[in-house]
Amino acid sequence: MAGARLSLSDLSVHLSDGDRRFVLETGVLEIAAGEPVGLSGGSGTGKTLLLEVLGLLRQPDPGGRFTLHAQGREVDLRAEAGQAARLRGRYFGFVPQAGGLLPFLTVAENIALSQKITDTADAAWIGELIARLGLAGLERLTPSALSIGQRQRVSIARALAHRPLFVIADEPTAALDPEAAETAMGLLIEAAEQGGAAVIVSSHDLGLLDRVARRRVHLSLAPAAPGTVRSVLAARTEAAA
Ligand SMILES: Nc1ncnc2c1ncn2[C@@H]1O[C@H](COP(=O)(O)OP(=O)(O)OP(=O)(O)O)[C@@H](O)[C@H]1O
Repeated sequence: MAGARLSLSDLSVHLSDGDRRFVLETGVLEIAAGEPVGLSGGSGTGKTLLLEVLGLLRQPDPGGRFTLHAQGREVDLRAEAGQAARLRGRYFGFVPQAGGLLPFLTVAENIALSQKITDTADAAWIGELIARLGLAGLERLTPSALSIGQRQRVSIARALAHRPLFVIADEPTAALDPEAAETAMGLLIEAAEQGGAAVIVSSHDLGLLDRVARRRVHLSLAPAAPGTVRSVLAARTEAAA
């Protein structure tokens, strides 16, 4: 959708469990619908945490700016935190690491689920996703009859079925072999672009991220007070790894 975007400025998330403190700082980040963005960072730098904030699954600390521009309207996500569940269902799709499919539903039913929940039935778009993601012929099977790669492609179709503006994918190819990972990641980006959605995708495979996403942002640890781990988001630099 033209002009739709998610804008963050100086958000932070503080976690603490007594002895340990962790702080995530976003700086400025803008994600426009239709744009693929890769997210990298070492283990424990807060990739999942950041994706939870971006997907409106977790409230950042007070302060900073966090806005969603959609359908010609700007929503201040700080001021309208109570709207998060509704906005999430309508504008966001999620591809979890292990697929997250419902085992008692068929492939077709799993894919149609997000349309059903958001009351946006569109059989033609589901048909197109099934064809694009190479799932034709598998529609009536349940997830247990599929390979892990096939399940992940169903999960991608399900995340896109209700035509979200933003697709959040947390290491969606971690369980796949390198060839299947390359295929699934390419299909995720391609199908999302076709549907006009932004994809924010994390992975430890930097080569793969850079092959599929035009832009990569990176979380890296920064100096902090003793006892605190501080992770800061920045545009990718050559030294990032
Ligand atoms: N209650 C807490 N108190 C302090 N630190 C915490 C708490 N809960 C989680 N953390 C830390 O928050 C950080 C963020 O974890 P997160 O899962 O987002 O990282 P990640 O980059 O996705 O890691 P991975 O690549 O290993 O999946 C971790 O370093 C974790 O140890």
